[in-house]
Amino acid sequence: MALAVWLHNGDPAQPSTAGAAAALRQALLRAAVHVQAQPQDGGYGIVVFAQADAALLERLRALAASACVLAVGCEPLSPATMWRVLQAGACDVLLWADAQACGAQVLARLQRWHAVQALLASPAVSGLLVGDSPCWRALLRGVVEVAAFTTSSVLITGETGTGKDLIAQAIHRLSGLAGELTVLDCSTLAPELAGSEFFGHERGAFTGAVQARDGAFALADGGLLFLDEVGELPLAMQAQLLRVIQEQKYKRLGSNTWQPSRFRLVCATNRELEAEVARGGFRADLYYRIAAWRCRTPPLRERRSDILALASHFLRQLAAGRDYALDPALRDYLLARDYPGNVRELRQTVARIWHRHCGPAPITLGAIPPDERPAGEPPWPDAQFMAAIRHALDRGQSLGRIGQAAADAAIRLALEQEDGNNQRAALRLGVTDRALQLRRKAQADSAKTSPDAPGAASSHPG
Ligand SMILES: Nc1ncnc2c1ncn2[C@@H]1O[C@H](COP(=O)(O)OP(=O)(O)OP(=O)(O)O)[C@@H](O)[C@H]1O
Repeated sequence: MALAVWLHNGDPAQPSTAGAAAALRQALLRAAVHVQAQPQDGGYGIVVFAQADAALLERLRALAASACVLAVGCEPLSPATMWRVLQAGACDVLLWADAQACGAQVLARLQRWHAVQALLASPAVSGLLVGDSPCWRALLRGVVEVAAFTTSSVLITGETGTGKDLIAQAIHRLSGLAGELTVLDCSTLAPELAGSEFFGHERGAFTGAVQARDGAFALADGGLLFLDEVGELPLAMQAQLLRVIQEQKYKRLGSNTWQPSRFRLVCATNRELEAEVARGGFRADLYYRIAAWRCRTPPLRERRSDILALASHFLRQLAAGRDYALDPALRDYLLARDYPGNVRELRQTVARIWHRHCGPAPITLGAIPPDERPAGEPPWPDAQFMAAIRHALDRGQSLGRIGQAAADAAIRLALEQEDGNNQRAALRLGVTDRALQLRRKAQADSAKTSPDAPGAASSHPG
């Protein structure tokens, strides 16, 4: 996969940006990077600029919604300006020094992003973790980068059923470790056996220790130790774990011999661990060791646009690889439903529907178990509406543009449904015939003067 990037001069009138953009273009071409004429969805962009004014920030926001953008400032930038550029969605911001140094920095970043992108598309990640919503993509990009390019410990926080366990598996796959993934669920450790679960024991170390046994530290040597529900770890055990992490060695219960163990540590919890630290329930020194890098798996309600892809993924798993279509009404049901148990609950919902379905035709609403069918009309605004608004906000759209686009869409749909009849469409929309005519004329005029204006493409011809 050849590396391609779009290069944009944000201040064409400024000689400094013109010079920097030209030098950067040369440096990229020398490194066999293809410089594109247009930004590509999911691609990379470089914006060279002198002034981070409102127009540039708006441009960055629009680009960053679908691409990784590197901002390169050609004049000295204040920290406040750098923050604004990052808040507008730039993945990184650099200061132009000279062509050679800056070219090398830009190239290094592009190569890293490209490598991360390739890993995201690899079966190790895409075959395991489904989702393309902006928040899920941002999470995965961070996970892949830290997993593949560092040996850092990782703390994964998030509600139940949001994929923490799967993220740990992905980190193991990407770490390049020869050793296994060893999982220990700290919420199921019986206090009297917890030491043995971690350290292992010698024969006769305690009553019932009829055989010597390896613990998690031995099993994880050379691999990855995943401590699930780490927030449940008793304080005494926390102190012992800290020591092993610091010294990279441990003793089996009943033994005097130190055993080395080198493992990568990944922990997960659905507790607010920082609050636990503040309240004294979790050791601060351990927290900082296990949380060298942190990430949060978003609840499904924050990534509703992934629901159908996840549902299809689970259906394919249940149907042993066969693809089954979902009837539109069933898709709407899945999109509008709440999932307090997050992706796990979606998976179970799909499984219950699948179990009731038979035959090759698309799966319909009738496959929903009777006790799960909603009573009465669903409330409005519903989750789908909220998801569309959230998506518009994520893309940096203002209240005015969102309202305008929603009104334009309602008019277009009402007209479509009433076969273009203005009077009937007006009745549906709760406005007068004349008001709708005026509105459509205003839409058509605005489309003529501004081809990029919101709704231009959607305005219905008179
Ligand atoms: N992005 C995803 N793609 C595919 N499957 C997913 C995804 N996220 C979660 N799942 C599925 O949802 C279920 C729950 O995921 P997982 O066990 O990783 O959640 P968790 O956050 O660790 O939950 P808990 O805190 O309860 O242990 C699993 O069946 C998992 O395969």
